[in-house]
Amino acid sequence: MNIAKVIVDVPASSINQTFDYKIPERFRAMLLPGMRVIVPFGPRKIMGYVVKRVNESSFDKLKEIADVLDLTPILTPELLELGKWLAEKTVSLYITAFQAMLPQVLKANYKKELERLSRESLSAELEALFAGRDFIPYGALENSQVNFHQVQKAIQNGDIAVHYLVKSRVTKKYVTYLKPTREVHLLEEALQDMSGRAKKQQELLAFFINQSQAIELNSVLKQFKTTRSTVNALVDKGLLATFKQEVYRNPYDDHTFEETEALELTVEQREAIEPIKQNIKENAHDVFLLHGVTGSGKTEIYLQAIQDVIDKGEEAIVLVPEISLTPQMVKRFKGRFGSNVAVLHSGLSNGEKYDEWRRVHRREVQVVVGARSAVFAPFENLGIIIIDEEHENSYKQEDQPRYHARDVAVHRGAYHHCPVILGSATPALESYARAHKAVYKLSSLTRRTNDKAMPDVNVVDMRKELHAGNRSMFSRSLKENMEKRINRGEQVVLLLNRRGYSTFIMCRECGHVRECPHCDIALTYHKYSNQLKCHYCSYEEPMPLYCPSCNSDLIRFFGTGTQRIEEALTKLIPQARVLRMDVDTTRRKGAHEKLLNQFANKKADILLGTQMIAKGLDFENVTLVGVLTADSMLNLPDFRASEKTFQLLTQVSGRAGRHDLPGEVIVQTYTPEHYSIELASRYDYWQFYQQEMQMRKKFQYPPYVFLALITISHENHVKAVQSTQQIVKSLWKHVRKETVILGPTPSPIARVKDRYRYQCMIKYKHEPELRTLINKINRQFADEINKHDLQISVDMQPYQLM
Ligand SMILES: Nc1ncnc2c1ncn2[C@@H]1O[C@H](COP(=O)(O)OP(=O)(O)OP(=O)(O)O)[C@@H](O)[C@H]1O
Ligand SMILES: [Zn+2]
Ligand SMILES: [Zn+2]
Repeated sequence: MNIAKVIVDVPASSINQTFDYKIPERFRAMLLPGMRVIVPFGPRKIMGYVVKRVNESSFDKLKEIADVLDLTPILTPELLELGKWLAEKTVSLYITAFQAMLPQVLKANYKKELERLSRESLSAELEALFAGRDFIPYGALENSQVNFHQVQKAIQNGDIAVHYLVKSRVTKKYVTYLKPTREVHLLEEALQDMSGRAKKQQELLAFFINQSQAIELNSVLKQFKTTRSTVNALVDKGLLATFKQEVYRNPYDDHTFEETEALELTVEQREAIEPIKQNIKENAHDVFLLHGVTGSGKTEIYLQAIQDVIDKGEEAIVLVPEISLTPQMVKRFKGRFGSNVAVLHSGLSNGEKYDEWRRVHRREVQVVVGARSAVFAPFENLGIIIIDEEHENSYKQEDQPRYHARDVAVHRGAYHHCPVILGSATPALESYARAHKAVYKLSSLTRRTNDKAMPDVNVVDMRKELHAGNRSMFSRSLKENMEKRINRGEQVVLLLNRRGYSTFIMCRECGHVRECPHCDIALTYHKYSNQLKCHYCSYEEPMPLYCPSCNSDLIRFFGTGTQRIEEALTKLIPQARVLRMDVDTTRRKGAHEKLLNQFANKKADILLGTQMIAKGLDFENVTLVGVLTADSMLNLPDFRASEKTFQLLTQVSGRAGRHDLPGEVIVQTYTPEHYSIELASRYDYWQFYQQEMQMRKKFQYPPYVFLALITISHENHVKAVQSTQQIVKSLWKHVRKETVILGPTPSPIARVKDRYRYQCMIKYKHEPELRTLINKINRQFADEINKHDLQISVDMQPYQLM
């Protein structure tokens, strides 16, 4: 077994296979599948993952593994299999699938450098570049005046060489400790011998005479108000020693979590949890859809099911949407399970994420709570996987590998013979349809645990407001209601239902809209910097004073961003204290939490925000929720627009009146008759489900069919169209009669970063060979992709259609 099969870190479809390497003597005893290695590949060295050890290879001259980066495998045998499955299922590369399962810092870091080999003098430019050094970073060359031809020649002559270095980015955090190194009587002797002037040294030494344990250096320095030089003096005398010890970065260090205990379950909760407990007891795998209205106690069910799993000595994964990974949410799990919980989400630094991941890897915790990628937590005895708010789009990764966490969870649940729970007040249509067909087991929670009624929803027709002469974005009833609540000392949540958070610029004279020069999308206006920005490529320009098209000075911003609403709001109700929460105000680490704390401490009357305020918040003083434009999502070119609107309205309504004070919801819309608005206002999920299913059937969308979206992009417009046409043609040749292929059509955003984008959509019921076919097409275009920068991206079961 002295040959390793390795998946190498080269993201190209022509290299999407294992390569054989000889295992040198020194690694033979320790090398296991799932470890990272460094291997020679062409002229350089790169990282790779060992997936298997074998005896024989069909190639003779094998190269040797150069180094091994891990002492224990970082991918378990299950995850190695899962990665393979994931890559095939999503039509991605094996290497990208593996990397998606691991924390960022375990990916390799590549560096290029130049080495001077010859002692003889080089050209003047090269001498200046090396400036007496033997090694210089490659970047120095790129930033210099030296031309590459000269460098090439020097390389050919053997005067200099280029090296490719692989570095593991892993950074462990170490803390320095201080401890005595002599027996007490020797320390005492030394103390007596010390000169009277070394006051601080004496104090320190006296301290360690009384206590022989190691102490963190920083705390010693603080306690004795002294500096490192005092310590060094004692270290030099051989009395004390310093040493380093690895510590975990704990992002929740400064939080204390109040301990909670299991609550007595309501009748509904008991009925819902029973079959789950049964599953856990019997090591059985079912997928449960827990459909419960907001505030019905789904989380308590998760907690009690997890307790069973812990008692059995097994492990639990809980996925929550990134946005609701608030301290409020973390508290519920840490409160119940204490330090037995690791938390993984994108708000952590890379180092923190790595440390939390290692606590899982080393089995130091049994529970992980995290966003999408936590579904890959390297547990080996999984007892349950829970996905809260399972309808959330953020569970779909919009990047290679384009996987849905729900699919991964179900796959892992089957492997581990354990239950998977999907919880939501508004399940995804796909999930509910599966429950309806008894593929999933349905449990319903129809009432809030405190039996509080769901808040009344009043739909306001904004067209009537306009007719009555009210041109503002606040209806009269919303304004009056806000004032009433604020005067009573209650709080208001205002939702701006919009994807973008800023505004676009339009000339009132000629209608010119300022667009990004590299993308077919309007630039958005950022007030604080007075800049126009592109959300797709980060292009930026200053806000023009005159219209670039007609020179008029009537160029203004349009649309209703949160910033503008905030301004209008402060004019409308001057006494109101407004907190704005959007991408802009929450960018900085911890900002999200700070804003929520301010609101919880009643430092503001109104919390105004985008989608991110709709989820999971629970403030007892909130009695009014206002939705400014309920229909703004309905016009997007997305077959899920109605579903998303229904989900959002239901979620945000659930924020009001969760405690003693009764709540109310005001929904402003221009299309009050739309079924998703009307049915959300009555909390009628079942009606909505039926009606929406009819639409999906009529227009042939999921869950009636599967979708695959292929997007082709190139800098040359004609090339993009032609390639798409070719792809569509070869697809037609091989798919079944019932399968539909739409396209080529320009993507809804037809140009991004100067690349033209075309797409085709495949709608199919049964196409077992589709993935193979797409892979074949990919290979046919390999040359165009490698040499002519054609990009083909495949999204199986897309959620983002733009
Ligand atoms: N059996 C119970 N007895 C008393 N209180 C309960 C019980 N179960 C849950 N609760 C409380 O009811 C409130 C709502 O429960 P929880 O947050 O779990 O609901 P949820 O369905 O997860 O809500 P949402 O979907 O809005 O997040 C919480 O304050 C919780 O502590
Ligand atoms: Zn752009
Ligand atoms: Zn103009």
